[in-house]
Amino acid sequence: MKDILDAIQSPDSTPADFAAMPLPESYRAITVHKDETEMFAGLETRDKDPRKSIHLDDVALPELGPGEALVAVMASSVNYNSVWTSIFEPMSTFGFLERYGRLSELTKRHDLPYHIIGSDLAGVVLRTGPGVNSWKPGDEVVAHCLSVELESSDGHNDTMLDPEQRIWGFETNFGGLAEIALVKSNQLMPKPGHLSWEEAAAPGLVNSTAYRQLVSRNGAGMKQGDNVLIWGASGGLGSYATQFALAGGANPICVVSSDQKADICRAMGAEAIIDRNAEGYKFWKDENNQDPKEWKRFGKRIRELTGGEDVDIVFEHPGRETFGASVYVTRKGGTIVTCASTSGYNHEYDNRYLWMSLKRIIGSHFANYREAWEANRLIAKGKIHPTLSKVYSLEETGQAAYDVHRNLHQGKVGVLCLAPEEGLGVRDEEMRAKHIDAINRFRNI
Ligand SMILES: C/C=C/C(=O)SCCNC(=O)CCNC(=O)[C@H](O)C(C)(C)COP(=O)(O)OP(=O)(O)OC[C@H]1O[C@@H](n2cnc3c(N)ncnc32)[C@H](O)[C@@H]1OP(=O)(O)O
Ligand SMILES: NC(=O)C1=CN([C@@H]2O[C@H](COP(=O)(O)OP(=O)(O)OC[C@H]3O[C@@H](n4cnc5c(N)ncnc54)[C@H](OP(=O)(O)O)[C@@H]3O)[C@@H](O)[C@H]2O)C=CC1
Repeated sequence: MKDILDAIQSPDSTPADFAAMPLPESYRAITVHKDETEMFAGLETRDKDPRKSIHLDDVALPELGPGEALVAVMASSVNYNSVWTSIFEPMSTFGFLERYGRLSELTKRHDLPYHIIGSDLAGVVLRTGPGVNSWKPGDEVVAHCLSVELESSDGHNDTMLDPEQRIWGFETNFGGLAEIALVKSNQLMPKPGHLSWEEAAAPGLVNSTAYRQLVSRNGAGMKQGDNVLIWGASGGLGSYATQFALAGGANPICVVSSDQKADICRAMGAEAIIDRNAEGYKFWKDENNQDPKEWKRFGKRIRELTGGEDVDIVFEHPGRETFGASVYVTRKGGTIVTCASTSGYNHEYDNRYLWMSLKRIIGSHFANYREAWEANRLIAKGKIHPTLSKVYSLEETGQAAYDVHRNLHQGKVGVLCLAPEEGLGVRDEEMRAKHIDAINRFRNI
């Protein structure tokens, strides 16, 4: 592994050097274990502690198949899907690996008693499999997390519709929180040159998701002037949704839960901010009953901030706790676009406010290759910036996932894999200097 790292850090290394370099038989990786899936049985979601289920193991290097690449991972990031994996909710991810393993001889590799997790990476291609022409050893890359087989016609208009669509490092094995990762070559994209490894690894999953959900015609298709209500506006998804709204000439109404988070949104350029904690919204009277008066109070607050307008789009992901309010406050003919249900997946809303006001609910999930590419291109052009706040070592991944689970973090949390320290991998200092304040906006808050 040291030789690989030396080669990555040497400006003289050539593609041939990487191609000739022997690969290790094993590498260090963040895993959860199949024999521990019941370890949190009976506990409340909040009390399930990722620090107990997340391990750092030596694992065997997987065989490289056609259309695939092995990548030396310099840095990765923590996504909420790794929190779900680590608390075995809503179901154990080993079921996904077993199902994938039944597909073919090659996919059997994924069905193991350990799951190497992680759905982001920035690193360097080490090897490519047969049929890979667009990428070669030595290429500096980031990877998006869409894994598709594309053998069915269903996925050929929009790859997210492939029946064998999976999220890499969540529904497949050999993810990015590791020293080496196995990806399909059509997950690879150029690493933005003005960013360090850990900065480049931070946006991937959430940036692509927010792009499809908010900007793409497959999602809400946001346009100039739209009022966009963004839940968790300084969190993983929300910090990119806020930037897309601002960059696209829309008007984000940012919901956050503290002064500090409100300040972050202001620093991004947002003006309309609601602190849900300070204003004390309680959309549920008890476990089974919502309080429409609270929806109305929330809607009035939005109108105050917009000069009397309702929102064209709600960027939804908290789910059960907020969904009734989200449907209520949406403008006539507006769109609620949802990609998650962090607080519970059985949503309740008053359907009269949907049909009588001709609103639409759109389901959105990750992004197809083109959408992920467009989202990455905006990062590479310095139009959208990473929202990296804190960086952990691979050994500390459990703590990093704990922070995200307990909502103790801001923006994105990074993890150094092979990178020995922060700040390495920058190739375009001039462009970096131009954007340095925006790149550092979330750091160490
Ligand atoms: C990029 C990052 C993203 C995120 O962070 S997202 C957040 C994290 N992700 C999640 O929380 C999602 C986790 N996944 C799940 O909870 C489950 O994954 C799903 C609920 C999405 C699906 O459940 P399942 O049981 O895996 O799938 P089924 O489709 O219900 O398949 C079970 C059997 O039911 C059959 N079936 C499906 N649809 C129908 C139908 N309409 N009529 C009759 N049968 C149906 C199937 O074929 C299959 O059958 P057979 O077991 O024999 O293969
Ligand atoms: N389908 C897909 O493709 C994707 C789905 N996801 C899912 O989206 C969800 C969010 O992910 P991500 O943004 O990365 O997570 P983060 O934890 O980084 O951000 C979520 C933010 O939502 C806010 N929030 C949390 N709970 C509530 C609540 N009960 N009511 C209102 N606001 C709440 C918090 O902000 P504050 O406290 O400031 O209000 C928090 O910062 C997760 O469930 C994840 O699995 C994520 C990416 C892709």
